[in-house]
Amino acid sequence: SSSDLNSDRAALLSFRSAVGGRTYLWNTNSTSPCSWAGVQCENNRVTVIRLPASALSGTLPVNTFSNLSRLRTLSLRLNRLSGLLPADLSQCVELRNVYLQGNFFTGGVSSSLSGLNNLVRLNLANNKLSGEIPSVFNSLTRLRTLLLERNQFSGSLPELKFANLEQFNVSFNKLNGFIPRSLMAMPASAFIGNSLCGKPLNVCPGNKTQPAIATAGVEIGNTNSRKKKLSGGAISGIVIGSFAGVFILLSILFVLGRMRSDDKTSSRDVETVKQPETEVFGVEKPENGGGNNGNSVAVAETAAALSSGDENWGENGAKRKLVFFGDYYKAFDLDDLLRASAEVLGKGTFGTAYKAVLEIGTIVVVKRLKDVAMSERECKEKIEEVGAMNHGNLVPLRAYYFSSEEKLLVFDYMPMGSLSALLHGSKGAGRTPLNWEIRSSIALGVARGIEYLHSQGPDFSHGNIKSSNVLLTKSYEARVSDFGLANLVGPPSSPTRVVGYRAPEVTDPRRVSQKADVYSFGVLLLELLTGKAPSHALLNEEGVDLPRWVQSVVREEWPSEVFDIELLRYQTAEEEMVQLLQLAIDCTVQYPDSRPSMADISKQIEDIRRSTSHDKHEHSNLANATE
Ligand SMILES: Nc1ncnc2c1ncn2[C@@H]1O[C@H](COP(=O)(O)OP(=O)(O)OP(=O)(O)O)[C@@H](O)[C@H]1O
Repeated sequence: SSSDLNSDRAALLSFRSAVGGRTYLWNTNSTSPCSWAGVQCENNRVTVIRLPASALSGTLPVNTFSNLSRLRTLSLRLNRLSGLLPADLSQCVELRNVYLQGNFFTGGVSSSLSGLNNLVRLNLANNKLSGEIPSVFNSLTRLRTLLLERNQFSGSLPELKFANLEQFNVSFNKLNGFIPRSLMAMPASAFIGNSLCGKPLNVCPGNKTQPAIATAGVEIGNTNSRKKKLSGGAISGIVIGSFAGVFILLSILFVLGRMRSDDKTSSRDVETVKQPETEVFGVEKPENGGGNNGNSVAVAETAAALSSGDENWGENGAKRKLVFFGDYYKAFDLDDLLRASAEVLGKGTFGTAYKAVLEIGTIVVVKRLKDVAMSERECKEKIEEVGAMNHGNLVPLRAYYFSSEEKLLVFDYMPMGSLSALLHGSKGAGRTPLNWEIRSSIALGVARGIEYLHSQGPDFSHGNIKSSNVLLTKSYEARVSDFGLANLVGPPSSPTRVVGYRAPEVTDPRRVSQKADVYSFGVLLLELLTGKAPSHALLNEEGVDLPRWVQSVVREEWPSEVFDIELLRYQTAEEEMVQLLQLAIDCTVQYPDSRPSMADISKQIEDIRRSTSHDKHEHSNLANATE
């Protein structure tokens, strides 16, 4: 009835006057709030309030939510809201999705949440909420997402029994004690940053599943657990054990230190170095080569093949030389390359990649192609084609070497390594998260690089777009690598590696198309936005790929759940992220013909970046004006 809608409208107006922000856009002359930005109605009742990153601040008003009795989704994430969660939220019994992460809410949660038995997704991460995690959650039987990380919850974790829980995180709170049985299947990352113990974290001292007593008499169980006194024997055992432990640790550090000082190069930029090692690229022959492992012999064999005269003569009898492209002519010669110290960067679809440090100090990457499946003439033509590609977002091919035994490609070395390593490598200490500005400029750079490849003709495509083929310069500019190689070699030895990026219509990985590149680019865009690798074990276990996972979340409700947690701090970029997410979804649609072209995509990304930087400017002006 209209009186219900009027009471919804009155509630929204009191909400607006309490928290301000972008709600100034609401045209309060309009009698129906259903057309207001971020408000949706069904059957003339307000069902959705979605004002993420809308500069809302202050405290949510009391006696407002009780009037919005049909509310199903409340998304106020990434604002500056503070104070207690309103208790009358518990009267919105139809609420299914509550996204309040990234605010400054304080106090406990139980009174606001009790009775919300229809809740499916609850995200309260990154607030200042405190108190115990209440067992009221146990009555929320439909809950599938419960994210409470980065708050100040304390006490022990209650035994939470959810039948449908898919996402759970209480990391970085002040919780202590053991992890209850019902939550043991969750990943360790869901619990870190607390004083919790037990599976999946370290075993609790004493008892694995019961509140336990930690070493040195620190109580880590719930408050009911009793302290135990340690006997004299136990104490001396601990002391002796600790000394032995310290001694062993020091010995290991000493040995590691010695090993390190023997190393001539560092492997810090490298993502998939399975056997970090240094060797002279091409000088030593197998019989007197230093290393006994497979890689060093392989490199020494290459050296032998390259430097022994006979094999260096081609079909036409001319001595084999490095063939250079463009400005790199005569920058160094084959001998320099053979004398360079080299390190295995990784084995890819087309062969092994080495980082080679030349005596003159230049660093290059040498790719040793395997399984080249075509004639010399054809192969050289293809390589020359790759060398002729000239675009700021492609890794330039500088030179190549061709003989019947060896096919080497020499590329510029990209010091920041691959996007894949930066996004997914060694999370945690010491790793700088990629900020949003860098991520969106990488998206644009990659799009421009692929657009350039596609502009060479309808048959030109990359065929293997993925984050390990996006390399970064010192200033984090994106360069696409491995282009033009797909047709050069036989079928990939490990086709599963590209599965997460492969368009559904591609059954033979060698049959590439521009629209399949667009699909792979869409997956890469999703990877930048979600921080999830397309081959992520969790996604695969459920038999769901990244595009389908994102689509299912977005279809169900607004995409708050999909963004990488490391991006939550970039509130002003929210619009840009959502628009890029939409673009990624367009790129990964099932039917190739419905996907946009790479030229369209670059243009769209440019527009999105331009409009949001304009928005940011306006927004900060407005904020200054209203403050
Ligand atoms: N020019 C380069 N600069 C720095 N690192 C590079 C360069 N080229 C390749 N790498 C790194 O070397 C490793 C092996 O690369 P390679 O291209 O051979 O295989 P891949 O990208 O892992 O797989 P695929 O061959 O299927 O694309 C990867 O970690 C890649 O990031």
